[in-house]
Amino acid sequence: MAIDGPAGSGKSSVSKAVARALGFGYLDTGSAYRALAWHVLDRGADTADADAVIAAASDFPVRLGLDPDDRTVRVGDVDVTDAIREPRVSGAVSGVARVPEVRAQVNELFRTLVAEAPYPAVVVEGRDITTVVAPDAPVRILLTAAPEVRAARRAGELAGENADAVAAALHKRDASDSAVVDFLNAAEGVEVVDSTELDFPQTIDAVLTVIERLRGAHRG
Ligand SMILES: Nc1ncnc2c1ncn2[C@@H]1O[C@H](COP(=O)(O)OP(=O)(O)O)[C@@H](O)[C@H]1O
Ligand SMILES: Nc1ccn([C@@H]2O[C@H](COP(=O)(O)OP(=O)(O)O)[C@@H](O)[C@H]2O)c(=O)n1
Repeated sequence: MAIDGPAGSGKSSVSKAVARALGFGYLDTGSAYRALAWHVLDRGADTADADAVIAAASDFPVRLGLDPDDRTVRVGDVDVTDAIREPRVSGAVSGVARVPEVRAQVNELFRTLVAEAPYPAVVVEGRDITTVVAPDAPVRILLTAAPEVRAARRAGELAGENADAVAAALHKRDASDSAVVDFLNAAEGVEVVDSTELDFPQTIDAVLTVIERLRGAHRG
């Protein structure tokens, strides 16, 4: 199953809940981009420098699991689970995401993880899953919400951060990211779920309803 959408649309939380409900694996592709951004910064480099990003990616022992109840991300032996959500990483991550060699490398990792998954299916979420990573997935969903609603949700998570600054950073990141892949418009055959007017349980239900319908259609 493939789920894309802009920052704060609910991809992670909704995908995780859906994976739990169905007994599927869950892959947060953004965490790999975030971990690489963390790794570049940890080496004292700048993510705006594509050559430095490529050099860091060539020595990037990232470890990601598919268990929806365990979001641990490691680079080598370092647990970066919390560090990759910090504003300094969010502010740097678009730099790594715009390097084509990096995208090709992480996409290979994602396909391998899914192919070797000990689950009947995996809910994979990101920006280009419905279009590039898994365009043949039986279920493809674009999860959206109005920009101000997404910013408010993200600000709610980052307690202690200034809400206006969080909103500005989120919109800036969406603008950079959408120059690389289009996750604001649904590709042909991709179902849109707009959660602007839905609460969290309603959004999960809306996604489960789409999955039920498409899997039914798929089985014929
Ligand atoms: N429909 C919804 N209504 C209210 N809050 C939501 C909804 N969907 C997600 N959230 C909350 O919004 C925040 C951002 O969601 P998240 O899953 O991290 O988004 P994304 O992975 O797309 O950036 C989380 O705190 C999540 O619990
Ligand atoms: N499939 C993906 C997933 C994430 N990304 C990049 O990784 C960053 C972090 O993704 P994320 O899903 O953790 O971001 P949020 O939506 O959770 O804020 C994005 O801002 C993109 O730059 C990407 O380019 N392609």
